[in-house]
Amino acid sequence: MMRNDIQEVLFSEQQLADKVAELGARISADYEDKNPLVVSVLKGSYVFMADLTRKITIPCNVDFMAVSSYGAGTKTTGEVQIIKDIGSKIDGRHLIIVEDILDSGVTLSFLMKILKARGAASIRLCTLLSKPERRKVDVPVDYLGFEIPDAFVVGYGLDYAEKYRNLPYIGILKPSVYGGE
Ligand SMILES: O=P(O)(O)OC[C@H]1O[C@H](OP(=O)(O)OP(=O)(O)O)[C@H](O)[C@@H]1O
Ligand code: HPA
Ligand SMILES: [Mg+2]
Repeated sequence: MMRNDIQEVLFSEQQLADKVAELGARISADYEDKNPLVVSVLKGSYVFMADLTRKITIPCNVDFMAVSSYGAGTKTTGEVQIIKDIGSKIDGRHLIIVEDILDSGVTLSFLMKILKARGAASIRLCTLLSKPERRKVDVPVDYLGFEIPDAFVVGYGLDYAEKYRNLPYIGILKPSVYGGE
């Protein structure tokens, strides 16, 4: 059973739903009349994106990018691969980048750099989780769900080796699962 691989539940379904509603309300108030382009960074943010956009009550567009840098490990490889780019023209648009987690910052600093170069009117970042102790590159966050300790977490879209994304809560993975202490 997948639950046996979880050391501790950090955020329950209800806690996640409450936080997502709060973030959606803030974004809706900040972007009235701006028709933002909400960009999900796949795969990790797919669950958060689906819930968050349904709590945004103003007109917006959605698009998707897929990037990967963790492979099957628990530490960044430092190399961000673009698997799929967004299809929309972003020139003059107000972008909101939606991420599941900001860990070392390598993925988001890379993404912000390439998206800024394409002439967006503004870019803000919304991340459900942030692990400040792990940061290698500083990335400013505009909408943050929760700060978490330095532990590898899974569920609500987050994976270890492509597993656990479908858990409805967020939990700390037992280190024994990935050969840790
Ligand atoms: O701040 P960082 O250290 O760069 O880590 C954060 C990134 O790592 C994970 O993606 P991953 O490469 O595992 O791809 P995935 O979303 O498909 O799981 C996560 O979804 C973030 O995009
Ligand atoms: O703690 C994490 N869990 C899953 N994916 C991740 N990508 C960066 N950090 C994490
Ligand atoms: Mg991953």
